Amino acid sequence: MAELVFFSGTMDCGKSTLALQMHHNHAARGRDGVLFTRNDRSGEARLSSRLGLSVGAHEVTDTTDFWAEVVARRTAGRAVDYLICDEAQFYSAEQVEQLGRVVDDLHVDVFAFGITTDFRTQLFAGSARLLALADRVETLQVQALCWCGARATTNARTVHGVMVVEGAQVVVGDVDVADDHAEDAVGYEVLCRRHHRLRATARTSGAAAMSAQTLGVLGED
Ligand SMILES: Nc1ncnc2c1ncn2[C@@H]1O[C@H](COP(=O)(O)OP(=O)(O)O)[C@@H](O)[C@H]1O
Ligand SMILES: Cc1cn([C@H]2C[C@H](O)[C@@H](COP(=O)(O)O)O2)c(=O)[nH]c1=O
Repeated sequence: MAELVFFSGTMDCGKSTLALQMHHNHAARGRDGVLFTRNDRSGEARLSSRLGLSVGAHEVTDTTDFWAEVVARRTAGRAVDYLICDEAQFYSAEQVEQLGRVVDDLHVDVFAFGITTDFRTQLFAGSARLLALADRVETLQVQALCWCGARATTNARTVHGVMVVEGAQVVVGDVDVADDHAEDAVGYEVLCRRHHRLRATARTSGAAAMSAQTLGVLGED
């Protein structure tokens, strides 16, 4: 039975790494897969992991139709056993419905990866539809941690280092912003629910200056 699986978590919890690992393992067993992504940090039509791997992928746009994408490849003679769909929070609700139909009627496994909520802790449209339609929702095993050491469940946005709760839903960015004095210095930080509510980032709490050992999140070395 083909499945629609949503692997979800905060930013920086290993989703793209897992996407690439799953692609590798399935392809190594002779299965035919197609990679899709949208707005990856490393540029258009790339699927990249912070662990260093980056591969070419098909860029999803507003006009992408997943049903048509699979049918076209099958018509051209490809098997298309599975789809890897990264940054799926940015897909439209309609595109997620197409993914469900691809699973049900074309028997293609769909492995979707994405963050659930935005910087205001509101659901993204693609993630909302995936939560509703997925056969399984998997939380990644490697936990992202808040500066306090608790499990991070939210994604905060910072502008020039200060947490904000207003702005466009989509602003591509990363958790490590090198120069927060730059004109467009938008960054992200994963936080536990409490510290998101209190708008307490590592910087405003002073935790940025603390060592990892002080926080008790690392071993002796
Ligand atoms: N230098 C490093 N050494 C070990 N692990 C790292 C390193 N840099 C990043 N990682 C791991 O990679 C994870 C981020 O992976 P990535 O697939 O890019 O995340 P996501 O797609 O969820 O944003 C981090 O949570 C961490 O576990
Ligand atoms: C919270 C939040 C994030 N984004 C963007 C920032 C990144 O480009 C991606 C998430 O990528 P990752 O591989 O999971 O780190 O989403 C956004 O546009 N809006 C937001 O509210």
